[in-house]
Amino acid sequence: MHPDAPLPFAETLSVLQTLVPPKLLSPRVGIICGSGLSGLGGSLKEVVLISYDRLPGFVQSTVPGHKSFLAFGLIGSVPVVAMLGRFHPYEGHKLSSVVYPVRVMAKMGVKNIIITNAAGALNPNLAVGTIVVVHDHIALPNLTGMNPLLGPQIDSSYSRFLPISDAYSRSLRRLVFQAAHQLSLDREALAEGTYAWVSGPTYETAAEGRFLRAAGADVVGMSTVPEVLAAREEGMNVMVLSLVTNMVVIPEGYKSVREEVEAELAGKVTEAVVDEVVSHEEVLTLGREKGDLMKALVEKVVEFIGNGNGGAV
Ligand SMILES: O=P(O)(O)O[C@@H]1C[C@H](O)[C@@H](CO)O1
Ligand SMILES: Nc1nc2[nH]cnc2c(=O)[nH]1
Repeated sequence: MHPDAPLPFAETLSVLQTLVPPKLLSPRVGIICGSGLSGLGGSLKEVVLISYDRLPGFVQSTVPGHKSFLAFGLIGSVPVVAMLGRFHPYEGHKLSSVVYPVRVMAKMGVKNIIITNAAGALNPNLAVGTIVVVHDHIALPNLTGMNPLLGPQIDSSYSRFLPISDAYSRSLRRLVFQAAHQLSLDREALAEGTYAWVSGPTYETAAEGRFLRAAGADVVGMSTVPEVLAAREEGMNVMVLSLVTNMVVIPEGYKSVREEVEAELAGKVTEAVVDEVVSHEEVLTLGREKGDLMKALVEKVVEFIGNGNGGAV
């Protein structure tokens, strides 16, 4: 059993069986929608929306830009299940709750999961609006004892020591670039990169931004990695798409306040320094602006998976 167990899988699955038509009950692909990206739910055919409060084991999403619905439906002819709103540890949710929906998806037979998020860019070559196909991560919380796989194993069929150097499926990543080609996207629309997971809810200081960049991260966010770990533990193929919603504030150099004051005292005219900050509103606005692009990519990848392309099952 896992920490804080028992996990109510049987109850959750039994509720789903009563609410979801048989045709949609064995989804091929799981999707998690990041901040401002839940619009995907609107394009599912034959959609059935289930409020999280009807599902044992599910908590509520409390963050603006996240709904609290599990959506079942079809993309083309492929049955999918999508979380319209995810859970973050900074909301006060336990890690076991954050990843519970991923485990439920696995119990329903999902083998491929597409996880989206909104993220800040650390790499100055990334532009706001770019979608980063994540190929690796840096998770300081994992390295310092905040890992959803900590604790007794769910059962002996799970690996105790899970390797995650291959967490981000190469075949699924290939599908995204093939999808971008079919959608005639500009080359700049997509990039590849490493996602840094931080707990949030504070955004980064400039020094933290420099630190994460120096460590090799391209984007930073407050979600996703716990879900990736659970999905890998459940044996799923994982794909992660990060929408760059803002540049992390990393000024070129520190403008000394002492020098500014000394210059003023010497009668020199100084340039006013305005400290920049990030806001969640900015994140959501970008999510709305680029939501259709993210949706188009995800739909195309699902279509490819449905056709058995790319080596993903
Ligand atoms: O759920 P995601 O990772 O898309 O949300 C990001 C990270 C924080 O939850 C929030 C900060 O603006 O957006
Ligand atoms: N940590 C973090 N998460 C984000 N989510 C969206 N933008 C950001 C950001 O700049 N930093």
